[in-house]
Amino acid sequence: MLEFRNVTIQYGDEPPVLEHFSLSLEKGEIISLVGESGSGKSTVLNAAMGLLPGRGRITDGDILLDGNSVLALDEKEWQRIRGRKAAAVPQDAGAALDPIMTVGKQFVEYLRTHGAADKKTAGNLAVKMLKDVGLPDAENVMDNYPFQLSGGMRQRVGIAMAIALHPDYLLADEPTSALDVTTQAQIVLRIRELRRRYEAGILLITHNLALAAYLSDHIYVLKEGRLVDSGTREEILNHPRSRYTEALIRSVPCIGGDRYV
Ligand SMILES: Nc1ncnc2c1ncn2[C@@H]1O[C@H](COP(=O)(O)OP(=O)(O)OP(=O)(O)O)[C@@H](O)[C@H]1O
Repeated sequence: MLEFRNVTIQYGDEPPVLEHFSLSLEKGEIISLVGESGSGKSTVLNAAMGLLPGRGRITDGDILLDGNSVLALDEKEWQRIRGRKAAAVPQDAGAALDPIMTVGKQFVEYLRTHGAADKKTAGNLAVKMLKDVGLPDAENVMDNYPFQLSGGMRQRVGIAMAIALHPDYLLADEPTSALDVTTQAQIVLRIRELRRRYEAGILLITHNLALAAYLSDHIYVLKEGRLVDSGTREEILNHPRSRYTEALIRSVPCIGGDRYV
């Protein structure tokens, strides 16, 4: 289980951006963290991966991965966790790619750093994963530099890398928001398959309540660094505890009279 226990996070001496935040993610479960821009969603993801930027620090509480606190891990220990045990799809996964290295080279390097055996096996796995996220002509994509791909294609490369090693926990920050609807659907299916086939626990970060409701077992609603609601999908949709959640539900578009949650 990935667990946040009463976590407070500050950047430098600024007031906390996340306060007394608790969340748990079991393997085989999909949960969503929903909230507006600046509410602290990415901070949660970065903290869980040991990657708080700048002067970000955890000032209270604990984060546990399968029962062990991650707060005192050193960089070497994080290296062993990232990729296999927990992997992240950053908000702009495409931009995280190295611009001066071909997709194939960096994908293979990533797989080898995180334990995929030889170059050939890593290369084959990379091509398979690129196909799996719906990239046409995956062999050709391997030879491309990131700038030769569209934004949506780069995003899919980032997603393919994050899920390649079947992490126990996948943390995905707005993984589909930059993509067209067809690709979004493909990625959503892939995320569900990761849960089904590999029993992965998935934390989806999104401002899209309709997507959260469609995919998740549990939904957490964050506003200005505080949890204002959490519960099963049905509880959140049918019995929201906060006005903010009610407003989010109302803002989901209706098509033909049916609300898409
Ligand atoms: N590196 C940083 N240094 C200082 N403050 C930061 C840093 N990163 C984020 N913050 C602040 O922390 C707060 C939460 O930001 P965060 O990016 O976690 O929100 P978010 O919900 O993910 O927003 P978005 O949906 O726009 O990505 C914001 O007030 C932001 O200004």
